[in-house]
Amino acid sequence: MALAPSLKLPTITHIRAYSMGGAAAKVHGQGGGDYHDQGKDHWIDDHIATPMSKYEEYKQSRQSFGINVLGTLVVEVEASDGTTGFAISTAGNPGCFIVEHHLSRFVEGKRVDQIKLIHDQMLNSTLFYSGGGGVVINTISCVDLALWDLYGKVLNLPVYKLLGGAVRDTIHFYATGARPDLAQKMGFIGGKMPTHWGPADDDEGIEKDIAMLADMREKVGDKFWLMFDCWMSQTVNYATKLAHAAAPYKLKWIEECFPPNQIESYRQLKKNMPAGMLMTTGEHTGTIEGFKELSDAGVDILQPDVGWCGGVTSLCEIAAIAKSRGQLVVPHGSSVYSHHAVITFTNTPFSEFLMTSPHADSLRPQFDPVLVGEPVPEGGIMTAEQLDKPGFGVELNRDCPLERPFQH
Ligand SMILES: C[C@H](O)[C@H](O)[C@@H](O)[C@@H](O)C(=O)O
Ligand SMILES: [Mg+2]
Repeated sequence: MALAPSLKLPTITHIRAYSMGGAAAKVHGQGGGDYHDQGKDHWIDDHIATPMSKYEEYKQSRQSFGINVLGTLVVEVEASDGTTGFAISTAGNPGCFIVEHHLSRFVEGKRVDQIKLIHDQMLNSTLFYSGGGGVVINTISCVDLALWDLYGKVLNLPVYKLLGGAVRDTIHFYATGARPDLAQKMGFIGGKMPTHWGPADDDEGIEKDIAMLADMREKVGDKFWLMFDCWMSQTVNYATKLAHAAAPYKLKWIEECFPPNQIESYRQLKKNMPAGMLMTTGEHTGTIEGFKELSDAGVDILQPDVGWCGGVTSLCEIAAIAKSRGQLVVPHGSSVYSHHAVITFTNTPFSEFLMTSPHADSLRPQFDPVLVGEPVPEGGIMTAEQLDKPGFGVELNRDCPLERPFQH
């Protein structure tokens, strides 16, 4: 049966890629999709433990080794009826090149509903240089998110309704930042702190991060969740000792102790760590195969970033992997792009809000200033109603210093 004329969907006529910030920009500290690109004296760049911490010169600041080198990628797609959709991620100029000179051929000319076909063609056509992760998958994710935004705007529906609708009326959030005590006052259910020391600091490093945990536990009382985020900085032995030292302070979970492909390290830590403490990771894993391996290793909470794992299309597949094993999927903080997905997942009982205010003391939208209308949790909660706008419910702030470095 042919589609009713009113249901004849438009085709995609144009895809355009813009960048903001990153090493190619003249101005830094732009924030936006590359939310590590912040100004001076920001908690997110204050002596946080990383795999580079073994080098004294790179210990104080992640920007010193280039955490903000990529910058923000903005992908905009335009349909034959004039509707536009867009999304952002962390890929900057390299992402612009990939969109304009490679991925555009799979997008232009397709109907706005052919999202999964485009997704499969983007993944398979870049395999020879993506390695299944990193900036290429970030770029594919951004195109996928822009396509879902366009589809919602053409149908005048929020993305969460395209995905099958909400399974709950609200999303409850924990906050990531330097001040769990302030997050508690704002109504969040927990606070995740970055660790500041690692194996190069040996037991003294463990003592210092445990002192930070003990101080916070004293401030927030017994019930409020406290978590460590270790940003790939540890060894199995160090993580084991840290987890056991943290148990008396009721650490709820220990996050991303190792690089994404060290599956055996996760498997071993799961065996070594205190019973009842959760092991989580995933924000730097870029394929569903990678998430299956982490799930096999016993990761309790998979934490894909929807802008870095293949977009909404992949995030839904990752949620199913977790669900098949009774595991949770709690995406890495990615604002509206994960809110619309998680409110449709039965194995996502809470989500992450990443504090991008410099002292983690106020509710700044995560991707500020690049999204107009980006919602923040009120009292640690977001309602489905706050998401009830077409697409992802946000618009691009065209006052931002966006560049279009390549054109196909
Ligand atoms: C706070 C962490 O070091 C990262 O900056 C953060 O982006 C990520 O790991 C997270 O889980 O929010
Ligand atoms: Mg993390």
